[in-house]
Amino acid sequence: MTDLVQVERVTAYHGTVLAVDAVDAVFAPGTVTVVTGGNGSGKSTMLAVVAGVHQAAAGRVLRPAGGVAFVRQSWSAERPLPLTVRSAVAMGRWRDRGPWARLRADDRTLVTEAMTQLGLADLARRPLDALSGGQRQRALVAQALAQRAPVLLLDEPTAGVDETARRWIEDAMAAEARRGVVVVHVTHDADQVRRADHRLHLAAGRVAEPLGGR
Ligand SMILES: Nc1ncnc2c1ncn2[C@@H]1O[C@H](COP(=O)(O)OP(=O)(O)OP(=O)(O)O)[C@@H](O)[C@H]1O
Repeated sequence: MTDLVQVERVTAYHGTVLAVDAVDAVFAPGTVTVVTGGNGSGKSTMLAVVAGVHQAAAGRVLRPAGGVAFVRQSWSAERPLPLTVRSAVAMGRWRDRGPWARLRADDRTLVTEAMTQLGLADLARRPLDALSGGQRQRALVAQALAQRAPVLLLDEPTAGVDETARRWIEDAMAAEARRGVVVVHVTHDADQVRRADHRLHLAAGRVAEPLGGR
């Protein structure tokens, strides 16, 4: 069994549109990798394939045992979600416990820790609908952290969020990597690209050198 995420010659389509074209990549535990590239270059699709929610047409992805936590591109704030922050974060425990199961004391500890890591402890009882976009995004990241998966994938987790949310989310990703998690996130943020341990740049679905070099 591997503790790496290994992406081997992965090709993926949306209908007839080739989105990811024979991509090879390795993501190691304890590191942060940023995925960069222009609009439509295949970043989201590649991440979805690694997460296991989009089927590759060819190639394969090897993942560590224990699952993948995946934060998708943020959902529309208009969709009502009648959940408190705490119950949303607690959904991160469902894979291990099953939906609606009563959480055990150790699950509740993980939920509290994940909220604290994103600075949400004081907002635990707030409905998600009553939060700012940045606070909601922090709750989604906390939900992923509560899963305690060995792999954390995030699709533009700080796009469009305020400075405070960006800091909390960046700190949480760095802390997860220090715990030995494989962290991969899509970003257009130059500072995040600079600080990352590894960079994977895509152009037209293929691994490429970024324009202007590294
Ligand atoms: N649901 C879909 N149906 C059809 N084509 C799609 C769909 N989603 C993505 N595509 C196409 O697949 C290709 C890769 O898209 P993808 O969203 O993975 O790129 P991206 O790099 O994440 O882009 P962005 O930075 O805009 O989010 C693009 O050509 C896009 O138009």
